[in-house]
Amino acid sequence: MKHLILASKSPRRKELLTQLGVAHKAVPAEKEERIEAGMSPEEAVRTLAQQKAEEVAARFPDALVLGADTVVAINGTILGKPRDRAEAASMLRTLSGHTHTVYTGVAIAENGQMDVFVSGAAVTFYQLDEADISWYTATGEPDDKAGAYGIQGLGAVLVEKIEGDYSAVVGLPAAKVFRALKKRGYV
Ligand SMILES: Cc1cn([C@H]2C[C@H](O)[C@@H](COP(=O)(O)OP(=O)(O)OP(=O)(O)O)O2)c(=O)[nH]c1=O
Repeated sequence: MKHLILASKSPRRKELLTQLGVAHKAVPAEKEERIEAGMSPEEAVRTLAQQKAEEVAARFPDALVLGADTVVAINGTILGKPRDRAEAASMLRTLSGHTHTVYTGVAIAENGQMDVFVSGAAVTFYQLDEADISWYTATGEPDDKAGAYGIQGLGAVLVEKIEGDYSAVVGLPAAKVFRALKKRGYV
């Protein structure tokens, strides 16, 4: 069987894949991926996941390569990872008291073929005041996360309700990935 490579530097994705009992190696894509203007969030995560898988697959043509990307979407705006804590605070203000959607795209490259799918969830935040926002940004947890929060960490206290695929919010849709890998004989 081919080696499985996770085209990611994300510790969450590695952990989720490890939880599935799937042996793999992580090799992050090196290029800075880009969202083009006018793309829907679903298109954006599909494209970005594909870019990551393609780049790593070019280096390891004999492996099965899995890339993923996560964004938060609210009122037609796509939120990626915050550039700094001020932007993290501004993202949290946008999410406060509202429902947003989190999308994770997954691309699996094998034998020059690409299988791409998207999973997601609707997440409703409690109303946050400035004290909540400065407390949470000061923890540093938002720094490397799309939408400036991590539902699996302290960010859990911001969330009133979630409907959909929880693991897609964390960064890798476990059930869909498991099924895709099972189909290919990896589990
Ligand atoms: C909304 C949300 C995002 N996130 C994370 C998942 C992703 O790691 C990150 C989104 O950034 P991505 O650009 O999808 O991924 P990455 O740069 O961290 O890793 P790589 O490109 O190497 O695979 O936000 C959480 O951990 N919890 C959450 O609740």
